[in-house]
Amino acid sequence: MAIDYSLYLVTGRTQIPEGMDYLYSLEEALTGGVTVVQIREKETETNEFLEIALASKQLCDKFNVPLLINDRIDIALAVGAHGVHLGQTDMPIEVARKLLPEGSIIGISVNSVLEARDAVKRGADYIGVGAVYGTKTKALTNPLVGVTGVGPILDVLVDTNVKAVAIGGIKESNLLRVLHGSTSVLGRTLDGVAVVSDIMASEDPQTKSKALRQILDSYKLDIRPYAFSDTITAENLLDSAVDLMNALLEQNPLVHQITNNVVATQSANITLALGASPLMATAPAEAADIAKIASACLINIGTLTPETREGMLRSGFECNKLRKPVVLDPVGVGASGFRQQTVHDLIELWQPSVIKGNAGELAAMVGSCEVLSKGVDSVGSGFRDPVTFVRNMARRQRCVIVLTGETDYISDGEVVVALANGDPLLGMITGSGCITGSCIAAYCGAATNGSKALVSPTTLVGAVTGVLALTVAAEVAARRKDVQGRGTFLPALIDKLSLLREETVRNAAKIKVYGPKASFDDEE
Ligand SMILES: Cc1ncc(COP(=O)(O)OP(=O)(O)O)c(N)n1
Ligand SMILES: Cc1ncsc1CCOP(=O)(O)O
Repeated sequence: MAIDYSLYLVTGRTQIPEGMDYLYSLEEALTGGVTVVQIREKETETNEFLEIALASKQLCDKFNVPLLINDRIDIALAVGAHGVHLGQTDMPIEVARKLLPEGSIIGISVNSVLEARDAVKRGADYIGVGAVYGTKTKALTNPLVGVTGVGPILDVLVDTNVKAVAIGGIKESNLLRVLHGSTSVLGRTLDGVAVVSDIMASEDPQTKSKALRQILDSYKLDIRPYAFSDTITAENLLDSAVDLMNALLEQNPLVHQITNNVVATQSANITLALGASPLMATAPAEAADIAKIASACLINIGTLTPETREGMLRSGFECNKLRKPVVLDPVGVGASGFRQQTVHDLIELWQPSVIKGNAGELAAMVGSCEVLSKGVDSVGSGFRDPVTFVRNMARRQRCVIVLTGETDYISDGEVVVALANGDPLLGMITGSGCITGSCIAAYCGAATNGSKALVSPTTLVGAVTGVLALTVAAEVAARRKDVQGRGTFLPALIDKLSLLREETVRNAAKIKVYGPKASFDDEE
């Protein structure tokens, strides 16, 4: 039987608001668009469980929605349920399969890639991946999978018929983040999400289910956010970048920046020079208000503190809600456990649109030993194949990745754009990476204005334009006669950026585009 797993309700009678009836709640949830129901009764005597399951079955039949039973094969048999959901320590799948009628659905909980492989081998129909986030509904004994941990588990299901739902702490406010982030490198996505408290504890389960449904349905439109990539060439990318530079001048986007205190002033000046408006604000209390008026947000962890960390968590989350782009600059992420944990927490809570870093920072983020860092700097000559590295990281993180260096590499998970502009002086001033982040945020704000997607397809152009504008301006500034070295370079850079003309960018741009399958070693 083909099941629509998209909105999978797992019941929890104990969570129903006082005075509300369980069957009323269930009917409301079904009316709101729940597509499959699991009866989960952890502390109920068999006779009561049976009664509940029978009444639920009748209701689900009315809506033509399949009913599954948690753990109890006997109850599933007794009420003619469509199948069961089993945990790792419940009855083995093979035994349950023998006891249940042919065609019954058997789902199993998995917490790791190994458990997912085992579930496939044993013939599960679907896996419940979790817990993704913390939850009050169940006392968890395994580590959290996290949004970024779902993708590797989904990889196991490629070329199988096994379906997958995510479970654990999933609610209206994080559903889009879960859907967007839970994608394997090979493109396998979730078939649905399982929800307990967000529906069961709701005063209005119908409206709640409709809201969840609406996010699920709208996400289908967003499933391949980078559809423009196929047609990108160096020439049309340059045209788009120049158009975007002009659009930014017209829009004058407000760019919210939580950045470090080494570069805050120069980042604000660089943002102004581009034609955008900087707003440097760190307090969590103003994150929601600022997200409403800003076009984009930059989160830079250079001088991270527990207080700014809270502002970063809140701001990215508020921007996700409003589909405003968030640029993450994981400055010196490899330098301390605090930075590492914070970057992990940030991207669990919200989806960045762009992650920008040097080779050492991006290597630390993905746990690669290929490139090492010293504080905020990258050590050595970088990745052997930066093209494949950025493309894979973009696929894993489901956003645009910018790898800065002598040549900058930018990918949306499909094409990779190499930009070879810049000047050695750029690497000699402090915070050149940080101001790159400000430029990317400003152009992404202008590029994704009005986007309905969490990561708009135009983010790639925004990131490319940010890097291109700054590196071309750096070339022009370095040639100015009065520039003697790093001290005179920075003001000249600000001047040149504010006067940057379309013709200059067109003449100077050194852009190479690698197609979706090309690696660093491939010649055109
Ligand atoms: C869809 C789905 N996924 C996971 C679970 C958890 O099941 P289990 O590990 O058996 O834990 P309990 O639910 O029995 O506490 C689930 N119920 N549904
Ligand atoms: C049953 C279960 N298994 C893993 S997390 C979980 C509970 C999910 O409940 P909620 O949706 O309320 O977080």
